[in-house]
Amino acid sequence: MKPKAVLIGPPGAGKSTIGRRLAQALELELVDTDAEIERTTGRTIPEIFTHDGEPRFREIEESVVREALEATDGIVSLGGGAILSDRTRELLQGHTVIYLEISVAEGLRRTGANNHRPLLAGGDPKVKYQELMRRRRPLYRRSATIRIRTDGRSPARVVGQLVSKLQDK
Ligand SMILES: Nc1ncnc2c1ncn2[C@@H]1O[C@H](COP(=O)(O)OP(=O)(O)O)[C@@H](O)[C@H]1O
Ligand SMILES: O=C(O)C1=C[C@@H](OP(=O)(O)O)[C@@H](O)[C@H](O)C1
Ligand SMILES: [Mg+2]
Repeated sequence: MKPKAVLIGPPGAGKSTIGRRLAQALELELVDTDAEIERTTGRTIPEIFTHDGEPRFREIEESVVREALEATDGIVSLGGGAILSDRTRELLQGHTVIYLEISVAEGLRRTGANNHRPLLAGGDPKVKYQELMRRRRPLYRRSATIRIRTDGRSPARVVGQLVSKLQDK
């Protein structure tokens, strides 16, 4: 099995939201790897970060992503940092990978209202988000086969555009 598409991009880009709505529109299953990590470990992501640290979270994430890519022909939404793994980037080759692009300002607005993302917690969120993008932007770009801007576009509009891009595939 192979997913119809895999969604990547930074926190707040809409991977979970667009993933759910795109899967509905195409009548496919959604696998959100963050939800899958929480389901299989029985713990929340902040708990894993706090008690075991980021490196352990990344190990769990790597194996959950590997399994998700094998186990579904639906839509897979990754966590924002999944592409930091060399092995995950290798596994993504040959897949339809959609990079949901977002500006720093809009990414901060969309993630600002909650503290569910341990990587953005503590310190100045803007500096953290900029730093994160500096490191990751080249990795998102390299892994993507489709890119779509999401600033100022409603989820419905983003999904509409993705449905038509995927039809050409
Ligand atoms: N295109 C969009 N326009 C406006 N708000 C959005 C859009 N996509 C997502 N959001 C909102 O941004 C927040 C983060 O979205 P989420 O799907 O959790 O992002 P991600 O999984 O990429 O971190 C949510 O509150 C969601 O409703
Ligand atoms: O960017 C990151 O490193 C992370 C993003 C989160 O997912 P979202 O991108 O869906 O917020 C989640 O996987 C974890 O908190 C780490
Ligand atoms: Mg998400």
